[in-house]
Amino acid sequence: MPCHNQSLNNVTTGQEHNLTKHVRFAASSNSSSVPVAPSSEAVDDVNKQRLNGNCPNGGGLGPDVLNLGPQLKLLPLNSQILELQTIIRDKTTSRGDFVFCADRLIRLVVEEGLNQLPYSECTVTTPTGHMYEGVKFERGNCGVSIMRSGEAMEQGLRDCCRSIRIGKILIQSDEETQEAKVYYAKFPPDINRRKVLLMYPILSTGNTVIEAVQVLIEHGLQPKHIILLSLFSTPHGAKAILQEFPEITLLTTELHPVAPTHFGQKYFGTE
Ligand SMILES: Nc1nc2c(ncn2[C@@H]2O[C@H](COP(=O)(O)OP(=O)(O)OP(=O)(O)O)[C@@H](O)[C@H]2O)c(=O)[nH]1
Ligand SMILES: O=P(O)(O)OC[C@H]1O[C@H](OP(=O)(O)OP(=O)(O)O)[C@H](O)[C@@H]1O
Ligand SMILES: O=c1cc[nH]c(=O)[nH]1
Repeated sequence: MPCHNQSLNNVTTGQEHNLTKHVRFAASSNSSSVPVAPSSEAVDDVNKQRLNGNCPNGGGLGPDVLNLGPQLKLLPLNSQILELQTIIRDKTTSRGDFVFCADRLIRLVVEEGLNQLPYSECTVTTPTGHMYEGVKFERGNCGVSIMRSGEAMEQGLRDCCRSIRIGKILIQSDEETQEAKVYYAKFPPDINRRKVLLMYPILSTGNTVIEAVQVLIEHGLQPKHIILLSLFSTPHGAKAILQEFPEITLLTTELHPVAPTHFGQKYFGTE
């Protein structure tokens, strides 16, 4: 069962930004509440229920487990997705198989992400002269990838939206101080009037994404126009992001306390 569509409205402010450079502490460090993640057993148990088709809330796991509401959307689990997740996690997986399976999982998330964008009704004429009432997507979307692992998702988006504009943000967190620095950010000039598919495959603490969303907000974007596409998320990371920005849509294939944080290293071959 697919996730429910969500209509996003247009923004009409007219600010323009190109290149920005920021330095700040991770936004989660000033959160008033510390997210409490459910236990590993509780999450595993609900994942098994999802696989067996016993999906609470129409296929959505997260809202029930984390009590975060409908902004957290999980792809309905099936054997194919579970196999891709398993191969990506397996330390014996070759890099070729890893990239192949990661690209397949990315494509599934991208396709579902496009479902979160607004569509309008249209009528077309078929070759037999039949009037067919269908839908067409509304223009005014763009992608933003968080470097570097978010760049792995760009091709999947381009395979669906061939000429879509894609902005980039580079954020690095200091391992000891947790200070998140924005080194580079470049977006389409009218990003504040677009809906943004924000791409980052692994949400661990959520700090990287929280920082990226802050930068987008500084560029005039409303959080409700951000659809975060990820592959794997920890419950803690999802909760941190949605507590900080309750209006963004977070799409992922899995909530698990142990995220495959080797993703970027293995995908790009720098392990
Ligand atoms: N079928 C088809 N779709 C296309 C073609 N070129 C682009 N598109 C699709 O149209 C979408 C929107 O095109 P854009 O021109 O990027 O739309 P926009 O966001 O309103 O305008 P931009 O300011 O150019 O970003 C793209 O994401 C593609 O998926 C084409 O030649 N054929
Ligand atoms: O949610 P966070 O706690 O911020 O973490 C998100 C990701 O960032 C780290 O990767 P890395 O710094 O290697 O980035 P990269 O994979 O994009 O290269 C970490 O291994 C996670 O995969
Ligand atoms: O921007 C978009 C959204 C949906 N489908 C497309 O081809 N492009």
